[in-house]
Amino acid sequence: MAEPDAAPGDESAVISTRGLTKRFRGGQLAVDALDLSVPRGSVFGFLGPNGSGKTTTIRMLLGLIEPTGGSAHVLGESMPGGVRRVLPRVGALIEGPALYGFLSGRDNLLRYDAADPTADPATRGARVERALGRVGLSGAAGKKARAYSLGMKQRLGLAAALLQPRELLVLDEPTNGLDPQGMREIRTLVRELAGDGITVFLSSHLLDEIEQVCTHTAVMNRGRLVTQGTVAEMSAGARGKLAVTTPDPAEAARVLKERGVSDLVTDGEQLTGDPPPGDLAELNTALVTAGVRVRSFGVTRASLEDVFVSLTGEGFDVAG
Ligand SMILES: Nc1ncnc2c1ncn2[C@@H]1O[C@H](COP(=O)(O)OP(=O)(O)OP(=O)(O)O)[C@@H](O)[C@H]1O
Repeated sequence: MAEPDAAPGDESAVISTRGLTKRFRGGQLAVDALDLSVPRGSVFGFLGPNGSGKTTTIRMLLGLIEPTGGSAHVLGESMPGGVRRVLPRVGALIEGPALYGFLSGRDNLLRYDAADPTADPATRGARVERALGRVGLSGAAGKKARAYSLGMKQRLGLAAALLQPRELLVLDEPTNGLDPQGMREIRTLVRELAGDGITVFLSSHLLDEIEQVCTHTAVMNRGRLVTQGTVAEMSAGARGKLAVTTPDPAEAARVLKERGVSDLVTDGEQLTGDPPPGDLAELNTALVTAGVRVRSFGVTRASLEDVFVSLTGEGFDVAG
């Protein structure tokens, strides 16, 4: 298999956690015994509805808050103990970049670079130009940051995270608040960075985002891990929706219900539902035998949403 893979505890894991837990003062259990394994070279989508514990996990991984239980390793170092050694190897973008609006994009990066005691001032200009080029902002580098679109601001934040060579990028909801064009730009950039060999760990509450850019995913719900693995395996493991097109939808619905198709929805000539276990050819035969004229009959590929719903019995409520 060409996809990178790592079992829990595997040394090829860039991030690995065991029983990682955070209970906030006041009793809120935000992250509950999380076992996570992020393979080197993956684009790892940390997926979950709002409030499911993603940001809290990321803050623990970066050593910003202490876990109340379990352990976390990032790039082979225990966190938060190894934070000083780990953070220089990690680029992070959490809750939008802190930018000076009155400075140009370039000057913002020069400031970031100057704040890094390990950055050689003699090569600062070259580093900043390279980072601007990497995120496609060379042309707009002289504009004041306050004139940037949200997508450009996010790209500038990424450029700041990429001033130094990084092994791991941690992005918390990198497309939050962006318009579709801005989202596309960030997704393309993430793919390019992964193509350069950087492991990318990104959180999102958007199922289709994970499906579009990630090789691997872990799905969270109410602080707990629901499932993790490659996106391809996960979609293959769940059964998709049955979709039938017919000019006889009422009769078709009756037959399909009788044969165990659940959650049936009729929309004009299109019926969709959850197929029962067993051979779908039998269903098709039953329709035809009942005189239903079938224009198309098939099973759509399962989405991560189907996986989530089948594992939790809950809808994927993005409003949380
Ligand atoms: N400092 C805190 N004190 C108490 N509870 C908190 C704190 N931070 C987060 N929580 C709670 O922990 C739970 C998980 O929050 P978290 O921000 O990690 O979720 P999330 O998946 O990142 O969601 P979102 O996408 O909305 O940020 C939520 O119920 C939240 O209210």
